[in-house]
Amino acid sequence: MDLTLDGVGTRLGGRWVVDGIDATPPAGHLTGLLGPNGAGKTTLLRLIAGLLPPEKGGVLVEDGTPVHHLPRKGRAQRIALLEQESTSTVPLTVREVVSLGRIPYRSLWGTDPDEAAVDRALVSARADHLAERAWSSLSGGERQRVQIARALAQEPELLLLDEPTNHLDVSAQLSLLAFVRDLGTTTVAALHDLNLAAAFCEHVLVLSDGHLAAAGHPADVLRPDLLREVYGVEADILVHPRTGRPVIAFHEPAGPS
Ligand SMILES: Nc1ncnc2c1ncn2[C@@H]1O[C@H](COP(=O)(O)OP(=O)(O)OP(=O)(O)O)[C@@H](O)[C@H]1O
Repeated sequence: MDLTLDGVGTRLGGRWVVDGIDATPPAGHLTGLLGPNGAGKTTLLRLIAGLLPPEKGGVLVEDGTPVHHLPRKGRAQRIALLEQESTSTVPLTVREVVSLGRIPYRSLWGTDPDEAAVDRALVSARADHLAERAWSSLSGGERQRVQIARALAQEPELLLLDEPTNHLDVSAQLSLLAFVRDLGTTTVAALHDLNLAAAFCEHVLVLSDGHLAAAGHPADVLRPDLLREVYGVEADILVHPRTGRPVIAFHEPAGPS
């Protein structure tokens, strides 16, 4: 799905927490949404999902339709948002949680035109072995995997992920991002791990205090001066010996001599 952020912004608590973002995440690719805590990443994902109306500018899809003008059911079929926190107490099995992703497709009689979608999503997210487990009994990492499966069951054209690697071990982080990168679906993922973003994203957007500080290919954007300016950290940028992607080597600032 083509996606354009056209000067989008909104206030929360009287403050512009997303303030005039212009960006075009490349269609069919993984875009990393970066920035320090409180920079506005979650708020921007909610604006892109059409869950929050913009107070200025807009989020345009395809031929320029504002996302919040899409009919609710169509929006739910085409855009999946995986939010950061998920409640742990619902008395559902994993399969039932993943089936929630199919609600936008159900007919008036509650039948799903593609019953196999849940199984495909469970397999893709490597959560099929958990299918009959109680949701409330899962670990944080297992829960994250199941939430990914729920988003995939929705078969969205635009996938929005808020810190999808949270709670995942390193192997699961790498396989999840490789999987999402190779989906061919326009995906925007808020990420805190800059090295994962550098390794897997085609494009990154760096937010700072609600503004867009930089956008582009990770190799062009993730430079020492940008990291100093936005995150207040010192780093050297190396080149990955196998992939040629940037590797960020953080270091402590020099102390007084
Ligand atoms: N409902 C709200 N009312 C007032 N302020 C809010 C509200 N929700 C978020 N904020 C503020 O908006 C700013 C941006 O929050 P947001 O959650 O979008 O940041 P973030 O970049 O996702 O942060 P993090 O990396 O910590 O998850 C923060 O300063 C936050 O405190």
